[in-house]
Amino acid sequence: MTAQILDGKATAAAIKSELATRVQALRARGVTPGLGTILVGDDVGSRKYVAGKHRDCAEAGIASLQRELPATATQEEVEAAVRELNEDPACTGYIVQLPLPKHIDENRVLELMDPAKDADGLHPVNLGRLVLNEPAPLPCTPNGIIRLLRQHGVRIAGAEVVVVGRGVTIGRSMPLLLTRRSENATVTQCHTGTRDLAAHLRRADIIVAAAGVPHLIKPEDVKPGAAVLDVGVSRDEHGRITGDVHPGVAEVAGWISPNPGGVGPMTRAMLLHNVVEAAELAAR
Ligand SMILES: Nc1nc2c(c(=O)[nH]1)N[C@@H](CN(C=O)c1ccc(C(=O)N[C@@H](CCC(=O)O)C(=O)O)cc1)CN2
Repeated sequence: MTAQILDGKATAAAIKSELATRVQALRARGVTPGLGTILVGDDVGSRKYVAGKHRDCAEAGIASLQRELPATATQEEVEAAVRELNEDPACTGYIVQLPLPKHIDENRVLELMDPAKDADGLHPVNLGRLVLNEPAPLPCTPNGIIRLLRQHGVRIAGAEVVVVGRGVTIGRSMPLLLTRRSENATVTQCHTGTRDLAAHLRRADIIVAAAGVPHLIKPEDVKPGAAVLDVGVSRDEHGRITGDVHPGVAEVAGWISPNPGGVGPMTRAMLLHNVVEAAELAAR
């Protein structure tokens, strides 16, 4: 079997073009959505992702507000940047690029954000709303994964899904989205402390691999025909990406997301989606 490709680039392009039309409508009413980003330090990947987010904004007609701080920035300086974007009316939504340098208390920074401007859906109030099934901006990568699966006709309802990872941007919230009544999946959350990961993987109809461990998901551990989403990003000394999924999995799986070109572009498209929705809500 050679897996069908879950094409994140094409799916994201279609979503972005639809969002650009909604931005035009907002601008015609005198409302310009503006995405703010706070980037602390000089991680090559983070810098690339933030640049990509602003490229998307320019294409869609969304204004950009970029705040950059050095890796040596103090907790107070990062918090001051958050307060500034909370107050700035030109900023309708913003993100703090993660991870932050180790000496910064990430949770304190996220908690300080105005939940109404949280374009990532990572503020505790918005994560709480997700738990309570109330309207909230959804975390971008998990939401992008669901859109990608739907677009390619992968059945989610009734599926056994294994999520590998427990980080704040994906692992924690992915099961919350998948177990909503609208998705109706059954989810097992695994992580680097799981005793027999292979046993869980072999039962899965859908695998979301977000552990950040190169080639963790091996062909022999994947059920034939399963959908496999590779969210892992490990970089070699040339900055090239190695995902969590072994290339041999493509011979066993029914669907596979390329990496790059799969989940990453969907993360960016869902961020724009959150920015546009927040601006539409504020303009009501
Ligand atoms: N505040 C946040 N921080 C982080 C998030 C997030 O959702 N919010 N997720 C990841 C990084 N991320 C978004 O910020 C992200 C990752 C990957 C891509 C992407 O388009 N990747 C390309 C490849 C780019 C490359 O060559 O490096 C692809 O997959 O095709 C966009 C955004 C952690 N931090």
